[in-house]
Amino acid sequence: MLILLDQDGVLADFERGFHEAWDTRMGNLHPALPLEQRRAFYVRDDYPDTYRNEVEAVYHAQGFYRDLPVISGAIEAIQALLEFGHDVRICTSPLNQYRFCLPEKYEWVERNLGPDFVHRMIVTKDKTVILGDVLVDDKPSVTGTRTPAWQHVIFDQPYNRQADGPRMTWENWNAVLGTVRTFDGKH
Ligand SMILES: O=c1ccn([C@@H]2O[C@H](COP(=O)(O)O)[C@@H](O)[C@H]2O)c(=O)[nH]1
Ligand SMILES: [Mg+2]
Repeated sequence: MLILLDQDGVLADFERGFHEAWDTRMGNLHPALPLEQRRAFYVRDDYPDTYRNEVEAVYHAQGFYRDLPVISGAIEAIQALLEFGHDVRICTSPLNQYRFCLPEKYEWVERNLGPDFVHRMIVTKDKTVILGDVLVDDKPSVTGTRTPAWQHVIFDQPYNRQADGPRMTWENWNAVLGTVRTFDGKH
């Protein structure tokens, strides 16, 4: 299968990175929301409007994307997927404020998956134009200008539990991806 893996919230732990950076900068005024209490995909929508600029300043900051921790089990699962013979690509959307986000997404992949994996990066604002059998993404609804070729498998996070459909973690990936149909109709 051609497997598209989203980066933030699937491979890179955006939530943990945000939580730690927020507590360092702003914790004395408004402690970071515990992960299990997050309900909106965008962090800013779970914080009071008065903190919008401060929320955005956290992930616009230099080093934020570069230093995100790895989501546990992701690297080992990618190695296993490659060994099974799957074509694995990272399919990620940069922020409009791309200055640090864009190069640091590449740095993150190089640092955590190795320089060869950089060739596997697809950076796009519209994932629906990208071909694949499956897109593993933590966003509850991935939309764009086309009807996507891929099946969306939701990577489980507290803020996407309202969404229907197959749901994956780095513990159950093997069973969940086994249910996905490929372009030619085979499993
Ligand atoms: O709360 C937030 C704020 C920003 N993002 C960013 O949105 C895109 C989504 O990228 P994917 O690779 O498709 O997950 C990315 O730049 C995030 O860093 C977010 O996910 N959550
Ligand atoms: Mg994501």
